[in-house]
Amino acid sequence: MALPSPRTDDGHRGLDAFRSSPGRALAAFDFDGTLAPIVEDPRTSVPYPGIVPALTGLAARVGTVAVVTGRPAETAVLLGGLAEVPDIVVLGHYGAERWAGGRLVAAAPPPGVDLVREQLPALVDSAGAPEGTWIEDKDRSLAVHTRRAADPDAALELLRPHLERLAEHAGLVTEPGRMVIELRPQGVDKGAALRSLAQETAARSVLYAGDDLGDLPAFDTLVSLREEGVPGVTVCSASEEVTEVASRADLVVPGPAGLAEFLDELLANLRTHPS
Ligand SMILES: O=P(O)(O)OC[C@H]1O[C@H](O[C@H]2O[C@H](CO)[C@@H](O)[C@H](O)[C@H]2O)[C@H](O)[C@@H](O)[C@@H]1O
Repeated sequence: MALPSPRTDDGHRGLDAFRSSPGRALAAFDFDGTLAPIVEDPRTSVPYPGIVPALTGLAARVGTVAVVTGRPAETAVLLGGLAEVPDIVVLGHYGAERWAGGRLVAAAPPPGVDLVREQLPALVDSAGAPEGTWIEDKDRSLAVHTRRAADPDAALELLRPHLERLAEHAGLVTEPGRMVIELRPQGVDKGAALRSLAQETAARSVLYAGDDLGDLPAFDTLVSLREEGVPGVTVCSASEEVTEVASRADLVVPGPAGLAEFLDELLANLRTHPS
């Protein structure tokens, strides 16, 4: 496979800048659906074969390699085996947590999370959630999953207004995703997380890969950075479940397997001696 070509001029420029000067670049990746294939039970997610070696290869050549995820940072590190990747930065909970070098930095969750923890199970029952509906408690947020229900989309639609009301009551926001609605603290998103990491690392180019609606703020940030003179490329790990992300990306690869191939090609095409 040759290195795929972005379908936009801006994406082309972004990928060229990344390849030409990898030592000053930032490569950031979503976890579920991008590095790790979607599975029914989130506790069993693992990166697609070849992804962690590819991240390790990138870490040796690229300024900063990061994961920006809705998961708790330590969960992504454990499930992903990410501690193996030298100097990787993992921003968890949409940027509310930061894991680097084995150390986690996180602010205390707002009190609304406890209220949701207390009220959510009864709310889900009384709303008539079908069998298979499952609550994931992520400590500083809670997510209601319907992937294991007979009709996951119908279950989400049934629950959505109830979850929105509870989130508002608790001073939280809802974050829709692939067969999941999360109730989480406001004030952070992957866009703000990506921007502050790009600033902190003085990135001269940025690559961001994601698959879900929660990744779109990071795509928006990358577009803003381009307008501010920092070239970049957005990559979609495509699925049939979410089509909006592909329509907004410079480059589309077929899921985590496609991303693994892309990263191998990218590594083979990085300029060795930046000019
Ligand atoms: O930001 P991400 O790294 O993409 O995390 C987003 C959510 O991912 C997880 O849920 C998704 O993946 C599960 C495992 O493949 C799948 O079963 C579920 O249907 C997907 O929505 C995770 O469980 C959530 O907490 C994250 O917010």
